[in-house]
Amino acid sequence: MAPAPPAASAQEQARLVEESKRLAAYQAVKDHLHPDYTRIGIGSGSTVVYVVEAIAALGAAATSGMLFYPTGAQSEELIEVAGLRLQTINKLPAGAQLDVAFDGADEVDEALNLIKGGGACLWQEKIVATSAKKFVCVADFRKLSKRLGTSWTKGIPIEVLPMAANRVLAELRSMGAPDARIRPGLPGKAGAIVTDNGMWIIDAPFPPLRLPTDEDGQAGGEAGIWTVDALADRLIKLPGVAEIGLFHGQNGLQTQNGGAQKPVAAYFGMADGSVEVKTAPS
Ligand SMILES: O=C(CO)[C@H](O)[C@H](O)COP(=O)(O)O
Repeated sequence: MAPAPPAASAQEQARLVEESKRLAAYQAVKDHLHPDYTRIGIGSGSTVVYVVEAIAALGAAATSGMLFYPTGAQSEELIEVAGLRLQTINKLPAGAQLDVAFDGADEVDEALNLIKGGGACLWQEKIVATSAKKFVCVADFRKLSKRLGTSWTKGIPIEVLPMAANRVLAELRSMGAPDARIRPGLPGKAGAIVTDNGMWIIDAPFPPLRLPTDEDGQAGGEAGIWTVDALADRLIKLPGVAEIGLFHGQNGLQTQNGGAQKPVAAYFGMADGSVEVKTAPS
């Protein structure tokens, strides 16, 4: 039997991850940024940096007619530094939609449900994603899982009103997330992390979430095994919860605004230099 290849060094692994993010972002922009588009949503995180880089690389002639809508302070700065035209989502005319929104994810399941909020920007991210005609996710190979909560074990990020944080924590613990905790701000800030919206984040680790198509899929219960949709529906109704980091919904389920929480496509940069594209099952 041939000896197993040596494991990649930590440095090589980090390089592979960075390169895979870049590949996914450039491919997603190539496939989904039509030259006629005028309103583009820009998400948060380290993968989106490459989305902005890919857009800026098209040149001012291609992008000068486009307005870019951020999902928080980080993405606002990215847009400005790249020399792109910044606009706030609150200025979107009534009834209008973004042409496309690009954003990263912490984990993506096979039905394209997402965990987001690792960077604490989930609330504005959900507003921008659901304001778009199409939402496109960009990620590296580590993010693809059969079930949410498999590789992203830090928990589902939940944005909460600070004065209700302990009450929400108690609810989460009784729902099957005994290790739910308020995200600390350290090393940058003592105490809780504070979001762009003045809220706190609770990270709630639940056992891996099921899909309705699972044979043993069940909507919660004593074992604490939730389907994505059942858990999301319950979490968003807890008093004190502003928004949750589950981007979910039945395929094609639209908000009143016309947009969906789930992406139309997720681009994964792979370790071998390819890009795997997953589209929402119809
Ligand atoms: O949801 C997010 C921030 O709130 C990010 O999109 C998510 O954390 C992925 O980030 P990265 O591209 O750095 O892995």
